[in-house]
Amino acid sequence: MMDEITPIGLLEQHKIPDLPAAMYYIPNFINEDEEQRILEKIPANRWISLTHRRLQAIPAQLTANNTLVASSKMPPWLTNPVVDRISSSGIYEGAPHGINHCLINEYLPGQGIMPHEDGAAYHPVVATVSLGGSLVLDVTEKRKENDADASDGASEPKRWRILQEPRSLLLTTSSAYTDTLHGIAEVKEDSDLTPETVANWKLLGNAGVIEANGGCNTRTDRISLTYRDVNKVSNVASKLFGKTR
Ligand SMILES: O=C(O)CCC(=O)C(=O)O
Ligand SMILES: [Fe+2]
Repeated sequence: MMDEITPIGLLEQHKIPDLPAAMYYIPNFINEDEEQRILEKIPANRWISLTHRRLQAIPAQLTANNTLVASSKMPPWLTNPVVDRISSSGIYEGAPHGINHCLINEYLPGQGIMPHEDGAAYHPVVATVSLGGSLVLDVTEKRKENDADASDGASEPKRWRILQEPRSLLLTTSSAYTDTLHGIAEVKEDSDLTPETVANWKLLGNAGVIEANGGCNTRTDRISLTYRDVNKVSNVASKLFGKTR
């Protein structure tokens, strides 16, 4: 099992170079037994099917005005060991509640997610744990308002590719959260993966497997857990159910 990533100093060793501040990549954040245990616990009957992937929100989906009204807390299989380990990094210090929400997304080969930002509903720190297969997350600099229809040859937005390996943790914070979009291409294979094209190449747990496959990653079923702190929490439920937060 990996060492605790307690002091932020250690986290600095995992900072992905050349990105807006700041994204961190930690390979083998959980071990294979822990990965398997989480996969087995994901409820089979709570999936919401979308056209290009399926997802579930735990403990609940946000309301239309981005409020978390939850009658229950996050279940232990989602918090132990993941949330405990993330919290010990100090990355959620100063967050209003700490991690109180997890979105589970499943992508089959050829599935993905359109470029988007996670927005103001959440404290600007996302912690993504990957399970199953590897895939590339595309991160793009957001266009400034006056760039949008610039006819004076405004430069192309900057782009980065982040390879997310199974059992890894990706932390997205501050301007990487607010000033970029992220998405996953709907492909069956990520290609042209090299030290030059993959922003977190030096931080990968197993770059050798990509090299051995000629710079390609063949997609297999991948599940991501995206942990966040929802800013607005309704205390209606806490009053009803006698909870304190
Ligand atoms: O699966 C991922 O790595 C990204 C998921 C995502 O962007 C989201 O749930 O907002
Ligand atoms: Fe997202």
